[in-house]
Amino acid sequence: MSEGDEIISVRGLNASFGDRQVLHEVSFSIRRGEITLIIGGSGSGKTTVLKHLLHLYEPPKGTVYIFGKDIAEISEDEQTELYLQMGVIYQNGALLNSMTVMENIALLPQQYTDMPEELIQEMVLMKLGLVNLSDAAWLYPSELSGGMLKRAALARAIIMDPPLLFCDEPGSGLDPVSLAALDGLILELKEKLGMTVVMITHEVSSISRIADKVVFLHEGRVLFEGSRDEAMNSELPQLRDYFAKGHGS
Ligand SMILES: Nc1ncnc2c1ncn2[C@@H]1O[C@H](COP(=O)(O)OP(=O)(O)OP(=O)(O)O)[C@@H](O)[C@H]1O
Repeated sequence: MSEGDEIISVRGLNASFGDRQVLHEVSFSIRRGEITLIIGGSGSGKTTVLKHLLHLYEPPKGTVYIFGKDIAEISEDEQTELYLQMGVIYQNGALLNSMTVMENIALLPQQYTDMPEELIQEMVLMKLGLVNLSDAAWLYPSELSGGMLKRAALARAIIMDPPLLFCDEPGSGLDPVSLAALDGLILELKEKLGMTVVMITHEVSSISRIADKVVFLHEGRVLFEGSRDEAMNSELPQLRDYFAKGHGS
């Protein structure tokens, strides 16, 4: 693959909270059309890395390039444009309880576009079809199961057809069957829509199911970056230990 296929590049990223440095010279890259899983034990820095990719933090040192641009250097307009190209599912990214699933998912296009309401509704129904939730459009979040809520959150994240999807532990709290179904949907998004996916996960079972690439963080450092097979066959003691513990699989 050529360098042009690199959609995100993180170079020498440090991060601290107060006196405590939690990321140390983190570097890795994400290629277009691939599913990259960021794995690592609790507190290894996965969510902090994701927040830097979303430019929610300013790095004291290091650079995040997305679509070839340093995200710390882009204008406010470019930033808004970039946000519209990134779908995000947060770990506890629940839907708003006072709104139906349809209303929740319609929020983003209502806020950021001047599309007519009928078109937005059509878009929402299409996305709900994609995540097998067509019948849930007029239900309230409290009427959905855990797996359905995650799929609704996925539909909301992809409503604007973003080329890039970030997911922070989308499978947390799901039973193995619902987790496999969610992984299957994410794989479909890659295969049918060509989406690039960056996912933080604790689920070792997801690695064999969907990962093209794995980035392993340990105590704020990238100890491994490579393909799924390279990860599975790695002799790196910390990675073997991580797999042996089975983290949630
Ligand atoms: N807002 C914050 N203030 C202070 N320390 C923080 C903050 N956010 C994270 N940390 C610390 O930074 C380190 C990395 O946290 P982070 O949440 O990125 O890890 P993680 O790998 O995502 O963990 P988990 O899998 O448990 O979600 C941890 O030691 C955490 O305690």
